[in-house]
Amino acid sequence: MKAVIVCVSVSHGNTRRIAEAIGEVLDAQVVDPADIDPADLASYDLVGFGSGIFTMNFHPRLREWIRALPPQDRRRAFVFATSGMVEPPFPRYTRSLTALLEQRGYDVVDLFTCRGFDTWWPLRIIGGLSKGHPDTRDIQAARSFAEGLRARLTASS
Ligand SMILES: Cc1cc2nc3c(=O)[nH]c(=O)nc-3n(C[C@H](O)[C@H](O)[C@H](O)COP(=O)(O)O)c2cc1C
Repeated sequence: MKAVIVCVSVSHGNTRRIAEAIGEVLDAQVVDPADIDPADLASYDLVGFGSGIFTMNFHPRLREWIRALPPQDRRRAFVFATSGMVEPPFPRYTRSLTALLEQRGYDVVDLFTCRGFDTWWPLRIIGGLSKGHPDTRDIQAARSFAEGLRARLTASS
């Protein structure tokens, strides 16, 4: 299974650390959208899309890049994110990215989220939120997520 991970990680590199952990298990390269030709995605069986969460949504650069992707025919994808707070049950920001990917013809097979150190300006006053995240448990959870994903997709292909 050939996989690639597209990741925008601008704040503290939190999401990049998660992407690298998943990438290690899936044997997938982690790339910024600026560093991959969208046409190349057609050569992968699985594509991961992730970023930090900014004002309750994925990074605008990732969303804009996805909006401009060439339409796919049910190419398998997964979504991942880090955020200062645990994702609220409603509205779920992962749902909005999933919907966007589905519009581009992707079949989103799984999601991974965890906390990431957050220094959005009001939180700086108190030293930030979710300090130390992603921590070793988050990294291990990301690895387990990737192992599960790999096992399921290998069994179904
Ligand atoms: C301007 C700004 C807005 C943010 N908005 C949210 C938010 O709405 N919800 C949340 O849980 N975290 C929010 N965060 C925290 C980031 O999602 C968190 O730090 C994330 O791990 C950053 O990922 P990165 O280091 O890969 O860019 C915000 C951070 C910044 C700087």
